[in-house]
Parts: sequence; C-alpha cells; structure tokens
Amino acid sequence: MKKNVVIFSRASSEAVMEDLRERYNLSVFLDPLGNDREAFMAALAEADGMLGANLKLGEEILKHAPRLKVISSISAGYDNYDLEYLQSRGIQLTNTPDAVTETTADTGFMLLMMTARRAVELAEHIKTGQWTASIGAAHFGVDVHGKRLGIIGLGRIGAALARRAHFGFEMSILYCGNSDKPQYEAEFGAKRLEMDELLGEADFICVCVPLSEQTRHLIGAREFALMRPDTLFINIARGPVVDEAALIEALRAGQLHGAGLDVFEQEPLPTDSPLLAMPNVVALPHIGSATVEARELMARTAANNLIAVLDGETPAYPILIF
Ligand SMILES: NC(=O)C1=CN([C@@H]2O[C@H](COP(=O)(O)OP(=O)(O)OC[C@H]3O[C@@H](n4cnc5c(N)ncnc54)[C@H](OP(=O)(O)O)[C@@H]3O)[C@@H](O)[C@H]2O)C=CC1
Ligand SMILES: O=CC(=O)O
Repeated sequence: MKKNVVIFSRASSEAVMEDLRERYNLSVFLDPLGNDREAFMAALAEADGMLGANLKLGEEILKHAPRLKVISSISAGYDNYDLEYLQSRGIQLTNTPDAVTETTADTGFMLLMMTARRAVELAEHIKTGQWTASIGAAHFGVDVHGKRLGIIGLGRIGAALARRAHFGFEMSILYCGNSDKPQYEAEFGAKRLEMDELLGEADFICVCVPLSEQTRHLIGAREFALMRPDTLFINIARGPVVDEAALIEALRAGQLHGAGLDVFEQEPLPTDSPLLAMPNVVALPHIGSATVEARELMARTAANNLIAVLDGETPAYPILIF
C-alpha cells in the first residue's frame, strides 16, 4: 500500500513532484496554516512523511501526526523544527546542505560587492536621473580585493565564500567558530581568532552560523561596538543571529560603514523597517539559494532523503541520531 506524504510548501521541481506522486499518496498544501489549515491538519492524521520548507513544526502541529516517520526539509537550515520533540518521537529530520552551498556563497559574495561598491544606491542614482556629472568622492565605494574577510562560522557556506574571496580577490580569511579548521588553514590560509578579535580586525564580516539557542543574538550592541567604523557587515545565515535593533542603532551611530543583508529577524521584512531607508544597507529578500538550479537540486535531495527514510534506509543528510 502506498504511504502518505504531506507536502507543506512548493517543491520547485515538477519532475520531483511526479516521482513522489508515483510512489506515495501526496497531499499538497501551499498555505498549510492559513487557507489550507483544516485539510492540512486532517492529512497529518495519516501522514508517514512530510516534505517542505518555511514552516515552524513542533509539538502543537505534529501531535496531530501520530504515524509520522520523517520530515524532509527543503533547506540547509533547520531552526524551524523542534529537535527535542522530534527526537522524543523518533521522527527523523533531514536537510539539503550541499545543494545550497555554492549558490548561497555566490549570494554572499554578491552582497559583499554590492555593499562595498554601493551598487543599489548608485543604480538608483542613474535611474532617477541624478547622473548629471562625473561621479566624485561622495559616491566612491571601497575596494574588496586584498582586504580581510572575517567569517563567523566557517562551515560549508563560509568556506565556499572564503574560496571566492581568497582565490578570486586575494582577500585574507579570518574565522571564528567552535573548532579549528586545519583543512581551511591549509587550503586558503584561514586564521582562527576569538570572535572579539575578529570583529576588530576584519574589513568585511560575514555571518554564516546556523541559528540555535547558542547563536541567537550572537551579534548585538557589544559586538557592533567592537567593529571599526569602516567595517562592512554581511548576514547570509539567519536574521535572529543578529540583534536587528542593535544593528540599526550601530548604523545610525556610524559604528559601521554599511550592511548587506539577505535575512532578517522578521521575514518578510516589514516595509517600514528603518533598514530600508538607509542608503548604506543592501537588503535582499532571503534569496541565498534562489536559483533555478539550486532549487531543483534541493527538491531532488529532499525527495531522496524522504524516500530513504520511508524505505527504512539511512538518508544522505540526517539531522538526528537514533
Ligand atoms: N540566506 C540563505 O538563503 C541561506 C542561509 N543558510 C543558513 O546558513 C547556515 C549555515 O549553513 P552551512 O554552512 O551549510 O552550515 P554548516 O553546518 O556547514 O556550517 C556552520 C558553521 O557554523 C559554525 N558554528 C556553529 N555554532 C557557532 C557559534 N556559536 N559560533 C561560531 N561558529 C559556529 C560551525 O562550527 P563547527 O564546525 O566548529 O561546529 C560550522 O562551521 C544554515 O544553517 C542556514 O541557516 C543556508 C542556506 C541558504
Ligand atoms: O535559508 C535557506 C536554507 O536553505 O536554509
């Protein structure tokens, strides 16, 4: 008999959806906690597996899914899921890290370049007819090549960003994290520092850590005060790793030169956020992995994870150990 799988967001691949449809009874909900809530809750009662992204899943919802064996997240980050609860229920959680690494690093480096060279501000300048004379010092950006990039969390994405910076732009790489990374020290000369030291030394700082109870508001007023007024700050990880109110204050006070942000404490970012009115902030709508290729690979990886668990096999990317 076919197993039941609940899809709780769009998987950006029709081919993957077709494969899943052949194997399972699929119930697809694009607005599971809104318009589709009643049907979604009803489908959970029979669900063996779930696949999707961008939904907070803990006991309140999952207690309605007594048969559930696996949640396959179409994402690298898994801060949306209550790991303790899943562990206690024996429900496996899987993710798609390698599928997003290079694309998210591309986004990070793009943000870094856009922020350094004031790309959005100057593109607006020309679009609004203000380019009436040669660009002068008031509109100059700062160089990227040869500078120091400080990476908070030198994992998959951090290392992919570091390679772009080091091999493409001759940047030196500083990092802080839980452990030494001898492989990256050998590969691109990364140097491990205490976080406080890194904050004062780096020209560019990029946040690449997962969101957890340990990293929530890892960067706040104290940390911004340790940065130099010429520092450019980039966040491509998760909004709540940074105390956004403290970031806004630091930018207002000139403690930072600018910021490039792909993620925010509240998403979508409220349209009245002060960040949107700051010319030295480049804000993107959480597009780290938003390319056709990456989203296709994420969907395929997530489907393979789901199938493996439902077949009683070990998935490629398990989060929990039973
Ligand atoms: N903007 C976007 O669209 C995207 C955002 N992301 C986000 O990026 C995050 C990172 O992804 P990925 O690189 O694949 O993850 P990895 O697990 O490969 O790397 C995370 C790194 O963070 C380090 N780390 C963990 N806790 C701390 C801490 N308290 N202080 C400093 N460093 C710490 C880890 O160090 P150690 O190895 O020593 O434990 C590890 O090196 C994801 O969790 C997700 O939230 C991911 C994809 C797209
Ligand atoms: O934010 C995206 C992810 O894959 O995590």
